[in-house]
Amino acid sequence: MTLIETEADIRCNDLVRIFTAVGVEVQALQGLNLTVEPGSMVALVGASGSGKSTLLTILSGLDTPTAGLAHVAGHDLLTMDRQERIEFRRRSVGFVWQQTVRNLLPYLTAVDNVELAMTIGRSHPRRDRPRRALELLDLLGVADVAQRLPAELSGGQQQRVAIAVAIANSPRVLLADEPTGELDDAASADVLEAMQRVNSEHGTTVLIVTHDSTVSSHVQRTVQIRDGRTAAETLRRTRVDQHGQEHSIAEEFAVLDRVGRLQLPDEFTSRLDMRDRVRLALETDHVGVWPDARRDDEEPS
Ligand SMILES: Nc1ncnc2c1ncn2[C@@H]1O[C@H](COP(=O)(O)OP(=O)(O)OP(=O)(O)O)[C@@H](O)[C@H]1O
Repeated sequence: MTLIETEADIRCNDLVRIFTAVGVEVQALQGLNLTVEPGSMVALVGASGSGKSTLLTILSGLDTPTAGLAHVAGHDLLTMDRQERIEFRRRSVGFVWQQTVRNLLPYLTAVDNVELAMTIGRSHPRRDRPRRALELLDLLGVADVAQRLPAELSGGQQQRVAIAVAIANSPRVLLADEPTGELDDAASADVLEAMQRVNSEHGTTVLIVTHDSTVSSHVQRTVQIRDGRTAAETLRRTRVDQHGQEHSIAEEFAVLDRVGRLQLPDEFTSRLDMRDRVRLALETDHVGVWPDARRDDEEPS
């Protein structure tokens, strides 16, 4: 197995996934570009059908893209053979799915679910596994329910045990598809805080696909996906003022792809009636974009 040394933990370039169902082609991903740096925590948002789950299924090694480049934790997802794919899924990435029942085995206790993941992944010496399983449950705030079966846990507790299972083999990347989708607000906040702890204390790179707008306040970066492409980003940082008070600052960015394409937000283009063609000018430190004033002159009256 050849590991590729790229700086990013997730890198997608011009990623395409076409599904063919009953003779009809659906382009779920249409040249998607995304780079996620090691140790970062990113939310992926977008309308229903924009391609979020398709992307996550590819990044988790369950599906193969039609074209483009996809590297995760040093693995090339397009050229990986069957054995490498199995190892990749056991050790390099962890996943948490929306449906709590998909994450845990119902007939094993919480701690046994975590230990089983380590047994399958063979990532830690056998004698260390029980202690490590309890440490992980403790990190996620569910050590007190370690001996319970999944059915005896609340939805939020189940998802936190699922995170412990997902990181049991110390993966570089944790992927979560709507992990708070079936939870109320308080349980969602607990799950997101647990993911933040995994990110900050273990340095795990975290990518969360979500509809939940409150997720954005728990991550440094929110990437918006539209029609199978990344379209815009929000970056959040904390600034300390001269009185020592912390302020959270959110800055909006548009995504500039590798060939220079830029998607302007709908609200900008509709407000200024920009369509078909815009006028561009390169200034010393920015690019100006104006509606095409000549368009109206050219239109027949
Ligand atoms: N196996 C498949 N066969 C055919 N079309 C598919 C398949 N999987 C997804 N699609 C289509 O690809 C597009 C993207 O779907 P995807 O599930 O990735 O969107 P999503 O952003 O995750 O949506 P949601 O938020 O509703 O889960 C949709 O048009 C969907 O119908």
